[in-house]
Amino acid sequence: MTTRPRIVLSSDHAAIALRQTIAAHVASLGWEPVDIGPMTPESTPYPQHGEAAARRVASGDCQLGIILCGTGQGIMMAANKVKGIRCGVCGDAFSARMIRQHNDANMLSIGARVVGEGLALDIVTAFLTATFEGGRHATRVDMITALEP
Ligand SMILES: O=C[C@H](O)[C@H](O)[C@H](O)COP(=O)(O)O
Repeated sequence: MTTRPRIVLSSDHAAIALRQTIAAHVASLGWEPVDIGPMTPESTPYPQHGEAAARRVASGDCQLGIILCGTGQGIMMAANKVKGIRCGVCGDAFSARMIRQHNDANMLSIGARVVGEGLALDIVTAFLTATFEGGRHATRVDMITALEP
């Protein structure tokens, strides 16, 4: 039996439906989605969900993470406060590929009020099929890590 790599998903209330669609998409790409909610539509603050997802990645429980809020911005800011997290907001597939190839991003953030479903799935595919190139980019990523308190 092969073990699929695990990817955590979370969002605030603005992105529940898109998050669930993305969870099914990542499964179709061979990943095990770990959807930590929320599952109900009540208003809920994005920082707690960004932090919860980021801790799953930082601990090694999940290899990567995808988080969403209305713009993708607030939940990204929260996730990036967790040591070891490199999360970028992406509204296009090129950026999603590049944050893996050049920045070794371990989390992707998407704005559910910014991009439609088709583009969001393209962004996710680009993120999950790219790999870190290392080399000169590793030196720069190490410099990011050195900034952590
Ligand atoms: O960066 C923050 C996100 O876009 C939130 O999803 C947004 O601020 C939530 O707004 P509201 O409470 O009006 O749904």
